[in-house]
Amino acid sequence: MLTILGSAAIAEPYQSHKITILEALSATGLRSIRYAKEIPLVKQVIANDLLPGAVAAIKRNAAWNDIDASEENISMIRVNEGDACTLMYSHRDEAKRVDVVDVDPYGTAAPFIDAAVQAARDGGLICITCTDAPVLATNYYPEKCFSNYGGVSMISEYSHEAALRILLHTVSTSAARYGRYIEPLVSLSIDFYFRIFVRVHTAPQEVKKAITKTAAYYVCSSCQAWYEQPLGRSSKPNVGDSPGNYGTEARMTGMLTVAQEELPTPFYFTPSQISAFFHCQTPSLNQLTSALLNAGHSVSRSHAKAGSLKTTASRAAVYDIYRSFIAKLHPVKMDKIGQRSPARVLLSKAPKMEADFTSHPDVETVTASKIGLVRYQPVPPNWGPGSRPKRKAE
Ligand SMILES: C[S@@+](CC[C@H](N)C(=O)[O-])C[C@H]1O[C@@H](n2cnc3c(N)ncnc32)[C@H](O)[C@@H]1O
Repeated sequence: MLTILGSAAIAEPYQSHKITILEALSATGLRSIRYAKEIPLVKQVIANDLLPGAVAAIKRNAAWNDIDASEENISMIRVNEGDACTLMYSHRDEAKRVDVVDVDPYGTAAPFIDAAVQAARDGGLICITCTDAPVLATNYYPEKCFSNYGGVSMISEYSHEAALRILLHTVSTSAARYGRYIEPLVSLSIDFYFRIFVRVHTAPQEVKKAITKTAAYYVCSSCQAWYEQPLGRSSKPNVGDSPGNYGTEARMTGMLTVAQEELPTPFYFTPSQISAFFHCQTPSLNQLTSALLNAGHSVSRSHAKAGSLKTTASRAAVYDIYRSFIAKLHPVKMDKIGQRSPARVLLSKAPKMEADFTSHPDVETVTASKIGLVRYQPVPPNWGPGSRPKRKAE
């Protein structure tokens, strides 16, 4: 699936010349073989692994697929046995840089990012996978997250989007050290892992803007509202430019379509989760989307969570819509609510603006987005270190 995604992302800017792809951690060579077979513009794939057994497997698999693979330079797949960083650093001279660098390790990609951002040519593509979701998308390992990525994650309904932003921040700061900046193309949260596709450019002037794309977020641990503190003059987090059943075409199409339509504004919300928190009825997706659109805000889906919405409206404005919804359509008697109930907190303020729930003409575009094609493997609610199965007593 990701090979095809990679080919889609790289094909367009490389019309004029044939490309070299460096897969730094190849294992069996499966992906390198697919790159070689499925992308017509490929001149050479460099397939590397640390383990002699993996290198032997790459050669065997290439032979089974009728692809010429050897340590020689002239082969379609050049096999290399060695450390991924050593190989990538050997390609950092401008003349030796490659068009695409693919980094797909076990767990975190952090140790490979510095080498990867230097091995790609100007305008080249870097594809990075991280499978350490408990570090990137929860607050169970803040010290690990900080040392690997220079940021600390959070527990929130939108933590998977936050994880993508933290990973992009890491790549951006690594590239900046070498006068390079990144252009995020597609950033995906899929099942238990994250996969980003960024183009890297050399332009020290642009590097100065990196700070304006970075912000710290403070998240309310109960209602999930967030407060943004930009580090630079303005904050434009840059994840969504384009940001079940494993490997099906339908899932891939659905996920990419939703990611492409996604608003770049940070963080999604899930209507049912807000209702659960405030113990109130959930407005239908149409009602909520219409109310947001009628108030002049933009709305999209998020690929990172089924049933979620992204909007340019503030969280406070979303709560106002809930207040209006309760007042207009689902009145709740205050005397029936306990003094300390979250619903009372919500209803203690009058909405600043009356929401208009009449169906907006654009509502279909948002709600009928290709989300139906996306098959999610939802993360269990109690997911995390505490949820690991307990060992049976001897
Ligand atoms: C997750 S697998 C790669 C899967 C592969 N990209 C694919 O799509 O099938 C990670 C591989 O990285 C290799 N590896 C681990 N550390 C490495 C290093 N420092 N340099 C090169 N390869 C390494 C392991 O031997 C393993 O085969």
